[in-house]
Amino acid sequence: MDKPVLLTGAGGRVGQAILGHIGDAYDWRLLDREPLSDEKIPESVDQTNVYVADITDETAIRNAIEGVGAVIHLAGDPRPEAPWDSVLRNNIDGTQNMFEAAIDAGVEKFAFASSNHAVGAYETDERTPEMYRPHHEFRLDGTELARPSNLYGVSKATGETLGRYYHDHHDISVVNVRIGNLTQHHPPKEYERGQAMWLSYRDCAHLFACCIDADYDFEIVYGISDNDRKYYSIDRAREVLGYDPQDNSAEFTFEGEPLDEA
Ligand SMILES: NC(=O)C1=CN([C@@H]2O[C@H](COP(=O)(O)OP(=O)(O)OC[C@H]3O[C@@H](n4cnc5c(N)ncnc54)[C@H](O)[C@@H]3O)[C@@H](O)[C@H]2O)C=CC1
Ligand SMILES: O=C1O[C@H](COP(=O)(O)O)[C@@H](O)[C@H](O)[C@H]1O
Repeated sequence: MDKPVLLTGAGGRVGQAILGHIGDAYDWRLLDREPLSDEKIPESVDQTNVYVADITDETAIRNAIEGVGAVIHLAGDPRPEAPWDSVLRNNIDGTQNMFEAAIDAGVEKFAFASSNHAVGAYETDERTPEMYRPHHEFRLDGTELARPSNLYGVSKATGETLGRYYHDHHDISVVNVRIGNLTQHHPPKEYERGQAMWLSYRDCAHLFACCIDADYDFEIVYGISDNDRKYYSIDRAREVLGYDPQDNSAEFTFEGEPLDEA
């Protein structure tokens, strides 16, 4: 990608995981509604490329997105328990605003931070907890219909559908990344579900780099590390994006200690 890449929600956990690993690899524009402290901004990024703006502010977004080749859209309310008024504003209206601005600016690729909670209701009482365990064969692969866990999941499924709409009608490349559970240094502790959908920081950064660099039309992929426990397939991410994850929650004890040090 020889044009700038706009990263929304740059100051949050996912944004910092990305910048911590590939902060020097692209010509970034960073956007967040909260000011970014110096330690959150890679040295290679000039202050003129940092935008403190809300994604529902059309004018501010249009300034930030002008001349951009790709968008990684993370900004939003990430809480599974978030109330409707917040996900409606931040996750649905905000995402639609980002797509409109992206189309007008001629953006080529748009990666949307979707969530495991868009499909959480597949985790039925009959399937759990067995589906969280190694060697269990149940897999979601991105071709299934959304079955949200909560209203936050509804907002993520809606964001995915907005991507489908803007791809079909405006020819922008869109990838919806259903992110699992991002934690730094070790998988979620003593949490089978979280260990099955663990996404390490370096795999997260690599996956979003693939979203910037690969050629695709419209995709839904799962964003997890190569965990032994898994009920999300990462085959599509490997095939289409070239995703090659390095981490696996099985390399840690259930309590989160690295096995080679346990
Ligand atoms: N952390 C995780 O494990 C997962 C995260 N996701 C998604 O990834 C995205 C990022 O999540 P996190 O980094 O964990 O959240 P976070 O809360 O750490 O970061 C979100 C960032 O977006 C900014 N933001 C929120 N609303 C905004 C708005 N209206 N305008 C501009 N900026 C706004 C916040 O200031 C914050 O810096 C979210 O969309 C979330 O739903 C999805 C699945 C799992
Ligand atoms: O979408 C998200 O999912 C992760 C994992 O969900 P959890 O219910 O197992 O915690 C969550 O931690 C994150 O905040 C959220 O944005």
